[in-house]
Amino acid sequence: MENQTNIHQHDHQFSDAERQAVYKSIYSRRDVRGQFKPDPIPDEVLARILQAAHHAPSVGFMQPWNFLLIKSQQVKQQVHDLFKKANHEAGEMFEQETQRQIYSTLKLEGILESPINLVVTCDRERAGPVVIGRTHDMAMDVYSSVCAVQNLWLAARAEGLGVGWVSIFDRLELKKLLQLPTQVTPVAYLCIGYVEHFFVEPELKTAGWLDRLPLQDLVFFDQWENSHAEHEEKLVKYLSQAAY
Ligand SMILES: Cc1cc2c(cc1C)N(C[C@H](O)[C@H](O)[C@H](O)COP(=O)(O)O)c1[nH]c(=O)[nH]c(=O)c1N2
Repeated sequence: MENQTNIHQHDHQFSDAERQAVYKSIYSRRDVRGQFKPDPIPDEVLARILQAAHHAPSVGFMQPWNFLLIKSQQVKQQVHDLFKKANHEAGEMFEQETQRQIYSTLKLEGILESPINLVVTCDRERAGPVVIGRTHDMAMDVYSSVCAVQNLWLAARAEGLGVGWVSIFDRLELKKLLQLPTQVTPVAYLCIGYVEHFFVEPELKTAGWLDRLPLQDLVFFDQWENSHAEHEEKLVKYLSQAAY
């Protein structure tokens, strides 16, 4: 009996308020590129969101992540230079003139304004060559680091901190700048800080780039593109309702 109380969670059920809080964090989380305030992030708050990241699921419990904190304005400036170069290249890649025009107006990073930049990495060799669950798909370790990013992002939202993911870099140049070893992949470059406000909608939606897709079009039953399974009408109806 003593043992059982130690291995089982006591609070199996969330209260209504706790459940609401989880969904609030999910639905109000935003990718933040601007509106960062320079206010420092207290160490205990930073530690809490890093703990949240570290408690993410990982393939074979591999925990392939590291968290590289960047506060040096000099390093941020060098990273920003890499972004500028890649962003210029990116702008040329869109075929339509209207897309290129919109792209040039988008702010896609807050590297210099946010007090903390954080690189979440994946050490592809953390647990040796054979990892439970990664035996047949080597990408699973990278997915695990992405889970850590999402945990951190949601925890940060609950702390009132904005997070913006920047991926417009030449990966090898970023690795070289940050002196990452060969087996370590940069998974996410995150800009973190307190913000003036959070937007209600994704900025790319507001800018007219893309809309949120209807969830009911994305859910299939038993086989690809089968959207109309028998007896699933009720679920499909719920899927088409607004989330919040
Ligand atoms: C893997 C990955 C990579 C990037 C992003 C996200 C993810 C998951 N996003 C943020 C992205 O644009 C944003 O999540 C969507 O537009 C939806 O908006 P919300 O996150 O809901 O606000 C992002 N945003 C940005 O301004 N510059 C970037 O380079 C990237 N890169």
